[in-house]
Amino acid sequence: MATIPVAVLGATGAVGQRFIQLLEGHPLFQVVALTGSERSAGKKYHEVCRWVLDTPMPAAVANLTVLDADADLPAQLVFSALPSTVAGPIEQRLAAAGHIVCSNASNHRMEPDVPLIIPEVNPDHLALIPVQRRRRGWSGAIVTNPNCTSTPATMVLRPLLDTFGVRRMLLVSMQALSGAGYPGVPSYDVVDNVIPYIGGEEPKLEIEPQKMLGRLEGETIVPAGFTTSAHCNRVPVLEGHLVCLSIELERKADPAEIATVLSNFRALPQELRLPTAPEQPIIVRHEPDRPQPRRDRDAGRGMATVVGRIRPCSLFDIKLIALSHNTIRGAAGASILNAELMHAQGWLA
Ligand SMILES: NC(=O)C1=CN([C@@H]2O[C@H](COP(=O)(O)OP(=O)(O)OC[C@H]3O[C@@H](n4cnc5c(N)ncnc54)[C@H](OP(=O)(O)O)[C@@H]3O)[C@@H](O)[C@H]2O)C=CC1
Ligand SMILES: N[C@@H](CC(=O)OP(=O)(O)O)C(=O)O
Repeated sequence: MATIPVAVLGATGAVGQRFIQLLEGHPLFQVVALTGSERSAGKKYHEVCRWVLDTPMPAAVANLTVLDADADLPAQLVFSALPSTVAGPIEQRLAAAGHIVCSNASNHRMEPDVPLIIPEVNPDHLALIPVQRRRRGWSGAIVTNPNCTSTPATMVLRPLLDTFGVRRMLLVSMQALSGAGYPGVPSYDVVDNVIPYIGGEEPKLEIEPQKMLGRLEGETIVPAGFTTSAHCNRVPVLEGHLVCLSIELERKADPAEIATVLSNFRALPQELRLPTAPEQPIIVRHEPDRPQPRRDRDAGRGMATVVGRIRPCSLFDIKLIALSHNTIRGAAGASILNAELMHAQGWLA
């Protein structure tokens, strides 16, 4: 099968590099264009990219010339890893010009006509695409994936909400350094330390899951009705965001029942066998000290959510730990899986 040409915006950054890595040898998509800031535009990718991943920079992209953010792109499908300071108007311009923009940036996530998608959670919300096109007069579209910390919480909540109902949740995160991009948090601030603040993060965790877990009624998403309180912390780990969740359920359940429901969870990406989908979206570990970022973040090629320490909670009903790879399932892998779903459902035609 011929591959579909794609462009990566913000290709030199932490998430951009993950896109390049995950798209190497991809069965559907082939990288043909890259963009960067003024710093990089006009230069070869290998000259301007400080490659921080453990696999070599793919030869096929090393000699591509980095384009500037305003360039015409030779690909309908565009993956955006742009900073939110600049992503808004660039992504809108591309969607108006007919591109399908699968974006990591937070700018458009909460707009009512923009799908905010985890394919295992709310694939039906792609039905907002024609609504978006009609309202904005666009021939392309913007489809977003969530914040990298919303991701593990929302994955776990999908089967819990469907099986038991959810009333309230307390979330405490321990977020990896790569979440702050490259070069990110100065080593002088974070080595031997925990930083109990990530700008703008807590409100996102309190609203994004409600949108994804909400019901699409006509042209509107009715948010899921539970409430969340979030605390976010930056910890000296390279990759892998850990969240401690305390959850109040509508119907009581014991830890063994919760573990079974989470382990048995399967969804459309598994049914469709999408190339980037993990076979098992939620893996439950039973050891007392798992999941751990270093040991568990690569489960399911970085696309699985690893859950452990499921136990009773004296404030709410249950508590557990969930881990997700922030630059794979929380960013580049998430966008690619969204694009695979859109391809399978005919949106990229
Ligand atoms: N890191 C993570 O875990 C996650 C990140 N995200 C989101 O993904 C996006 C990318 O994040 P991340 O990779 O961490 O960021 P980085 O800071 O590591 O990379 C930013 C990229 O954008 C380019 N860029 C910077 N300024 C401009 C500009 N003015 N015009 C055009 N391009 C520009 C940079 O190019 P150059 O190198 O040429 O300057 C670089 O390629 C952000 O919106 C972030 O919030 C989402 C989920 C998780
Ligand atoms: N803020 C997240 C990463 C991120 O970029 O989030 P968002 O895509 O919501 O801006 C972190 O630091 O780990």
